[in-house]
Amino acid sequence: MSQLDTRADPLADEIAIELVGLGKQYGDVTALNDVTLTVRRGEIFGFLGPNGAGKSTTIDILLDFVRPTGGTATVLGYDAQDDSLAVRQAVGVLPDGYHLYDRLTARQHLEFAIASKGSDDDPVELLERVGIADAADRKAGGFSKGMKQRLVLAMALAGSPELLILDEPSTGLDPNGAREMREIIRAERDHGATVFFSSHVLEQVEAVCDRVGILRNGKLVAVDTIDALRDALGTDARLVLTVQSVTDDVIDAVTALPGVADVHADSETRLTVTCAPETKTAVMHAVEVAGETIVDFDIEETSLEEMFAAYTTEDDTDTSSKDGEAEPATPSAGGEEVRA
Ligand SMILES: Nc1ncnc2c1ncn2[C@@H]1O[C@H](COP(=O)(O)OP(=O)(O)OP(=O)(O)O)[C@@H](O)[C@H]1O
Repeated sequence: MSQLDTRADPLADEIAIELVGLGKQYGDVTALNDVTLTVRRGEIFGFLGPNGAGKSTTIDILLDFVRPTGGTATVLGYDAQDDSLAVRQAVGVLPDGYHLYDRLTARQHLEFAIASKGSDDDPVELLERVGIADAADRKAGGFSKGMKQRLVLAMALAGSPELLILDEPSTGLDPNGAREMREIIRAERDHGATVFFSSHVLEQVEAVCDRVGILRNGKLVAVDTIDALRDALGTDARLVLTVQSVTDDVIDAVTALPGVADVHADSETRLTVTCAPETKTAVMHAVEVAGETIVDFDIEETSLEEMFAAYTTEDDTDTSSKDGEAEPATPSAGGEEVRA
């Protein structure tokens, strides 16, 4: 830390974003309710939640566009309210409702963004990173929605920010654009940046995020990897096995295993087993011990949609905060739910 460094937190080099007991009331509307969350440096963190859950409000507080009514938000070690200028200097932002100047070219937008970050980036190199270098000298007014989105992302990358905050970055992008967005996000993380982004596009989140936080009615209801959240739901997986021959011995051996809910012989060579996710390996082992060779297998997990619904629509009675810490609770779905 330099002498001018106003960061108070000694863990500022490890933590990118820290929310402690964050709350926001709009009159009678509780937009955020006692949210406690830590995003580590170097991770890609997905912020999920249905409409009105509080995602934009959180991002607006991080950037000091909105003041919280409770708790604190720290960004790269800076208090989001007291040190908002330092935060904006260090962070690259793709906001929800961005504004571009129709009469300015992409290059001019980049020159402005680069100057405001005090950096010496090459505008065209940044436009290349988002795939619109060909349009460097075209006016933004004529851009498609996807091109505008890429231009704003290029502006967010100016000055190689330590943290990228992206509000719904896939909006307006076609499937190719969404894939390129994922590649850009990964590349920025590989260069050492932390990426915090909100999204409704669950596939996008699963494909790219190290961890996710799920908001529901202003409360943080789960924080973990997608795999861990899915496993924690405890919903059965379906294991489809192709073997040389489905014998009675195989069916009996698999049926006898704890955690197996159903065994069905689809044909002489195909067996479908419905079982707890952690039982899959035991099923395959039992088939082999019963003398069969597994030729092929396929696992059908809980879909992302099912998982999202389980975390965002279930009974809300057991999520009240006792101490403001994000600590494991026991959701009815069985996940690593946090009281926030
Ligand atoms: N300026 C405001 N005045 C009053 N209520 C507001 C204001 N901004 C947000 N809210 C309310 O706060 C809650 C959270 O809104 P927020 O925009 O943060 O949700 P979100 O998760 O970003 O939703 P979406 O996915 O639809 O963008 C909602 O109930 C919303 O109506």
